[in-house]
Order: sequence, then C-alpha cells, then structure tokens
Amino acid sequence: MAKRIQTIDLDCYYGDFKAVSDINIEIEPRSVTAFIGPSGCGKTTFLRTLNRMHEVTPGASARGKILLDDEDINAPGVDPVRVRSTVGMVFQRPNPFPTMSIRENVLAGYQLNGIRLSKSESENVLERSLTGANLWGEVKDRLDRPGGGLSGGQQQRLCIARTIAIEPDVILMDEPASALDPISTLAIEDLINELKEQYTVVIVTHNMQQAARVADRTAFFNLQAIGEPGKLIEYDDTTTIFNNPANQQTEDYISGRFG
Ligand SMILES: Nc1ncnc2c1ncn2[C@@H]1O[C@H](COP(=O)(O)OP(=O)(O)OP(=O)(O)O)[C@@H](O)[C@H]1O
Repeated sequence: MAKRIQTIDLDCYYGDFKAVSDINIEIEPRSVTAFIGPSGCGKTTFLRTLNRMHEVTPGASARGKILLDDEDINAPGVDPVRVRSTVGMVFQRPNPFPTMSIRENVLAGYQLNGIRLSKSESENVLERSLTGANLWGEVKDRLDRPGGGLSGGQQQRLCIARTIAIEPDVILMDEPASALDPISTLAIEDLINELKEQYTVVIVTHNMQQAARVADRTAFFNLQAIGEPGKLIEYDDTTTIFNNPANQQTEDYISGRFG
C-alpha cells in the first residue's frame, strides 16, 4: 500500500559536515516526485535518509523527523532492515547479483530476510514482480540463467522487480536511467508511470526532460556556496516548476543559467 512521506526539519550530516539542511516536504502516495538540482546539493543524501540508508555510511547521521504515514522511521526500536523493505531503493547502476539466476535475483529479498516461500508462492512472486517490472515476456523462458546476462536496461528492470517483489510502500530511485541507452530509458520511464498506480515513487534525476516527463511534483534543491548545506528551494507541481516557478533560483536552474 502506497504511503505518504513527510519530513520535518530534517538535517543530514557526514560527521560534522551538514550536507542538507532543514528539509520540510510532504510526498503524496501514488505519485511520482522528482528531486532536481545542481551537483552536490544533497539530492542523493536526502533520498538515502528516507529509507535509513544514509546511516550506513560511517559517521553519517540525520536529525529531524521522517514520517511514513504516521510512523517515525527513526524512532527508537524501529528496525532499519524493516524500513528498507518498506521503502525500497533502485540505484544508478543496475546491480543484480550477477551470478545468481534471474529467479534468485527476484526472490533475493525473501532469502536475505530469512523468509521461506513455498514453490507456488515463489512462482507467484516471480511472475507478479517480473510482470510489474515489464520484464516477464522477455525472460520467462530463461528464469534460471544468470541476471548478469541481461542487457543494462533489462538488468535495471530486474532490480525493479527485485524491489517490488517484497511489496514495498515506497520506491526510491537514484538516477535509475542515467547509465542506460535512450530506448531502455524510455522503458524505465514508462514503468515509473505504471508504478505510481501502486507505490509512492521518488526519483533523483539530472535530466530535466525526464523530470518533466515522469514526475507529478518536482522538488528543486540548491546550495548557496560550496561547503554550505543543500536546501529545498521550491516544491510544486512539475508543470509549475517548469513553466512558472516562484523562485528566481529555480527559474535560473531550469532555464540552464547554472548547474
Ligand atoms: N560519503 C560521504 N562523505 C562525506 N561527504 C559526502 C559523502 N557523500 C556525499 N557527501 C557530500 O555531501 C554533499 C551532498 O552530496 P550528494 O551526493 O547528496 O549531492 P547530489 O545533489 O546528489 O549530487 P550529484 O547530483 O552530483 O549526485 C556534497 O557536498 C558531497 O560532497
């Protein structure tokens, strides 16, 4: 079930360095939200706090609140592993387990969490996830071949299948198409459009046309100077951000005057 994400006064640190400051945002369920902004403004850092991946980096920490519907994901006693299965993540470079079969890749989340599925349950998860990732037709006859044998675009869809296999509420994507050719990129964008019917989708992208194509809402981040933290400058419907932004910094960025 798709969930709403809300952050309240969120700061992200690497050691003493504050990389992202004071983010207040509400992300609606069953929508696609794009994070855009110049390099180093903290898009990836902020994204990774939303499923507690940020804290995996030694010395990294976050302050403030992140609510998933009403649950504070940083509250004492909340298991970060459970958070990461509720808030799945797809990375820039497709990262299937290369020697594991397509089948094993899709089911990897269950195995890693020690959940045993019956044969028929596994088959259902496999078909549902690969169909949901628009990959079933291309791989159904070679489910036992290695995931590393697929094309880059297919590998990324396999990673999306692996993410949706464990039925998350939110899918975070960090530049999911930046390593792919234009045709595979369009396949991923079509898929993102379908995923929002069931999930809350958040995507970091450097490609502004991509943000305009896939996102319902867009958040523009910026940093005032090197060494300063990144901040959320403007957050609105994508059409407003691209056609009628309220903030001059947004206007300058989307019109290509910097970044
Ligand atoms: N592991 C890390 N250790 C220390 N500082 C880091 C680390 N990762 C990122 N940073 C710093 O945090 C700030 C935000 O980086 P981040 O990668 O989140 O920005 P970004 O907007 O996603 O950039 P890009 O668009 O280039 O991917 C930068 O100043 C960066 O140098």
